[in-house]
Amino acid sequence: MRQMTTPVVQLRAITREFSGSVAVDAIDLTVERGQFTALLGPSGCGKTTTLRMIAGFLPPSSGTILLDGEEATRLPPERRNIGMVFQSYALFPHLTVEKNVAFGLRMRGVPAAEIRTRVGEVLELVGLAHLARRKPKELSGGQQQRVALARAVAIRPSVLLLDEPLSNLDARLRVQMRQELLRVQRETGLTAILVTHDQEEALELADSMVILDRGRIVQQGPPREVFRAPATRFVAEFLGYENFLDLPGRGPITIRPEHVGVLAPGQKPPPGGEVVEGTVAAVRFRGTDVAVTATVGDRVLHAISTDDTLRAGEPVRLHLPLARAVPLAGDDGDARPATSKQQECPA
Ligand SMILES: Nc1ncnc2c1ncn2[C@@H]1O[C@H](COP(=O)(O)OP(=O)(O)OP(=O)(O)O)[C@@H](O)[C@H]1O
Repeated sequence: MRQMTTPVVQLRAITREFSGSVAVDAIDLTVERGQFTALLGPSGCGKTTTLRMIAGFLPPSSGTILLDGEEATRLPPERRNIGMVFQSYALFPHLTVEKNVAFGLRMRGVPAAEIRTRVGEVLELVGLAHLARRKPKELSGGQQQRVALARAVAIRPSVLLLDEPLSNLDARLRVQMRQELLRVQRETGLTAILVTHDQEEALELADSMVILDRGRIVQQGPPREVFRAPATRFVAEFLGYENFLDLPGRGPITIRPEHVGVLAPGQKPPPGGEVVEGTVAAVRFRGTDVAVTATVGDRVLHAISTDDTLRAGEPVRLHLPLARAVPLAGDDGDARPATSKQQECPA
């Protein structure tokens, strides 16, 4: 039987206002031990503000924060057992790698011999043992971020807070470092909360993805679940869905371009779907396939096809398989679509 443990982080109706405007609006969030949670959303949706409140850098305007089951709403950062990694690395430039990593342990009064062992272990963990005597400026961006990660992990925090940690790295390194981050989190069994605006990063790393819009959680769940069934148009657009339409008897739906079929002239459509007729507006060659934009009445639909004989201005028939249509709830500012974790209070 699975053992019940206390969640590492619990936010209850956490709100933060800045001179009258609400940055974080009554968020409820539970993060279980060992879980990798990603807070995802567009710029200004309240991700960093939420993380700073968990870290204790910013007091909430109202609401409660529990860490390891204990009330921590007003606890100063140094009394929270939290490790942080920032986009800017925030290393001490005058200290060597090993001294940077040892810093938090010294502050906590860990004995010198144990510091040496633990610094050695975490540098090994992030693959930097051979660079222990270097200064940060003698390291690449990726290496500096590993030092920052080692420093945060060394204190054995209850929760590791990661604020856009990979954003400063170039695209290729960012993808490599994602795997590195995941490996370190899995090997240490640490609970992690990642703030990102990069949906791919969240999909790849998170056990639980929390999507924020204007300070509220609009959807939460395992990445596969959220990606396959975005609850609202906002979430769908954020995750790259492009086709939004009303189907007779079904209401608003979305469907991914790769699921829209482009029918060849005279081709009988597969069963179970709607066929719409329109005009090709644009065709973008992408190597193995083409991205087709078509106008259908006053709508624009997007499809992916392997037929690269399609040309702008030609008529086209598109097949929308109903099995792939994702029903959407409205984006009404006050409507809170059901999430897998959120509980509605009885009226
Ligand atoms: N110290 C502050 N004073 C006033 N307003 C603030 C402050 N910090 C954040 N805000 C506002 O609160 C809102 C949420 O900001 P926050 O930084 O949490 O968003 P974010 O989702 O992390 O955005 P980004 O991805 O751009 O970092 C924004 O409208 C921002 O302007």
